[in-house]
Amino acid sequence: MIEAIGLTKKYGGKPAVDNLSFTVRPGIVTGFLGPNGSGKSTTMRMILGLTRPDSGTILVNGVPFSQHSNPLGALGASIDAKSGHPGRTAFRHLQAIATTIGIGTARIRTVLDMVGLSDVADRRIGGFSLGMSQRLGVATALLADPANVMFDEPINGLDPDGILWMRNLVKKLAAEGRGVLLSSHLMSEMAVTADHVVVIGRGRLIADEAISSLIHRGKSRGVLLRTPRGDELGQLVRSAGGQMSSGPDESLRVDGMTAAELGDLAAVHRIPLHELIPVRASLEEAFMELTADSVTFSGR
Ligand SMILES: Nc1ncnc2c1ncn2[C@@H]1O[C@H](COP(=O)(O)OP(=O)(O)OP(=O)(O)O)[C@@H](O)[C@H]1O
Repeated sequence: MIEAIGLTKKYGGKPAVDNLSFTVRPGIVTGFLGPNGSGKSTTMRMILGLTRPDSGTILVNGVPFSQHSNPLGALGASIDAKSGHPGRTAFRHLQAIATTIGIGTARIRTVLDMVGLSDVADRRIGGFSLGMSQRLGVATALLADPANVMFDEPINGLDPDGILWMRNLVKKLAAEGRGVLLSSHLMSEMAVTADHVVVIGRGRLIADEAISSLIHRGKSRGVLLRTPRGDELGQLVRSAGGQMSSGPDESLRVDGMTAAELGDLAAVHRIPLHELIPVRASLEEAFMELTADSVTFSGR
């Protein structure tokens, strides 16, 4: 479990992270979403103790990260895919970290295998693609078999196979009971990977909820229907306070009434309905609506 409580960090007087609180629970994948520059990396760096918050607290399994006797066993993170000495091989890179925490060669081989880098273990990491570097970052994070993991934009640079692999890996890590925090600026990716999302904009919390409930925040796009008696139903809809217009593909669209109200209205007047579909904004649209006020193109 990772708990961020009232985190604030200012740069040049401007808040990059502003009184932010959220919890990463064990056993589920938590997506950390926000437009570019919303404060995700700063928050992750504060969780790891790399950036000092101006105020607020971070607890990893109930204890500040720096106070863990085995910090890498409490939280494994990959927040900068291209870190590491370029002249070192993947194996030596992992070994340099492993020896400082008393981890042996067998575990290095295991994590290389988990991320699909066994065949390139003896190559220098300076020549790695971004996708290979992402995999190495994940291997590094998993070295000490941590209770929690945190990855910053882990699918950046991955090809479609790599994206699928990463998705399955993080779900497996959560299913094993770990807390998993993944940052992304793509709601579409989180929709298929995360169980829960924390959405921030301009450093502030905008939403902290299950993916399934976020979809219901999307604005209604009306109800689409098909009926052979459209004119008659249109009049009834208008008398009931709704509006009917043409929908896509020769369907009819009704706004101002729910699908249930429409179905009941049609039933009372014995008007057959061949289709009745409530349409909501997609998750991507819900995210855009949520963060619309937080997107800046010219800095703050
Ligand atoms: N070291 C720093 N010095 C000054 N300003 C900084 C520093 N680090 C971050 N910022 C500013 O803080 C804000 C949040 O940046 P941050 O990198 O945390 O956002 P982000 O959500 O991770 O964005 P991205 O998705 O683009 O990486 C931005 O306005 C950024 O310019």
